[in-house]
Amino acid sequence: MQPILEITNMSKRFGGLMALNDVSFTIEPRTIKGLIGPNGAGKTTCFNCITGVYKPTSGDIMLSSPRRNMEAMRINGKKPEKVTEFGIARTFQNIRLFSELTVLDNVRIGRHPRTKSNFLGAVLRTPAHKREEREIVEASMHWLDFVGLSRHALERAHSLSYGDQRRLEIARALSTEPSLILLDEPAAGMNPRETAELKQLIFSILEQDVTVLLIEHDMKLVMSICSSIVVLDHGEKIADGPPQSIKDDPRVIEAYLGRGAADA
Ligand SMILES: Nc1ncnc2c1ncn2[C@@H]1O[C@H](COP(=O)(O)OP(=O)(O)OP(=O)(O)O)[C@@H](O)[C@H]1O
Repeated sequence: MQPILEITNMSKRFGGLMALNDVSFTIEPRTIKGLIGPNGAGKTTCFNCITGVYKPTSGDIMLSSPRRNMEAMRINGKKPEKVTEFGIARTFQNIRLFSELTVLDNVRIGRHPRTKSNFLGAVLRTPAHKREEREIVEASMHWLDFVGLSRHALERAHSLSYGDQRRLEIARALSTEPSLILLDEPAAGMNPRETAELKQLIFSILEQDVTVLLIEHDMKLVMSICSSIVVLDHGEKIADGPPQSIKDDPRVIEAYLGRGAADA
């Protein structure tokens, strides 16, 4: 099967530091791929290169979006807005919400890349603009409902619990209608109940035909939901494969998991 994302020999240098060094991996459509490794391994840099925040120093990132009949297109070096338009969305390690805005408005903002009406339409409040506004609210409510937050739609984002703020970030990312969503430590700071709910939510994202790339330190979660996991250490890929082979891989145990991991 053609991968939805293919990263080939990607490197990212910051001055004298190789944050990513010749990293290659693929993500199969409609799967959950894990991206793990110790602190500073290059995971977030990898997300930043995929989403256009950073331009890789070398290498290629090819996206085969179902929206474009799986025709492969090179996305390295494209602006983040373009990458969103092409169908990649993300959440952040540190929650990035407009805390004073309502929960609904936080998602409405996320829909922006999918809107068509222009500034003039907004000023003149044309019928087309009003119709689009209505559609944006409906779609935003749909995604809030999807993550279980519709009853909080009119509350301010900062009033949500930590776990709910993370779900709101996911709703906002989904509202851009991605084919691939990148989740950066979604379980960080969550209690076991919230993590169990998150797991169900990630499975329901998959059911929407959205492929998932997941950075996560909660190994129980990663090992139980990913079909394949890529492991980075000091910017280099040290393993890539199904959870069991990752658990048993001596390099991964040495660099990251520790000796107790094989029994986890
Ligand atoms: N903008 C930057 N300028 C300079 N160095 C950077 C920059 N961004 C990341 N780095 C460095 O690149 C390396 C990889 O960082 P990165 O944040 O990608 O790691 P990570 O695997 O996501 O770690 P963590 O699990 O702690 O989030 C680190 O040494 C980091 O200090």
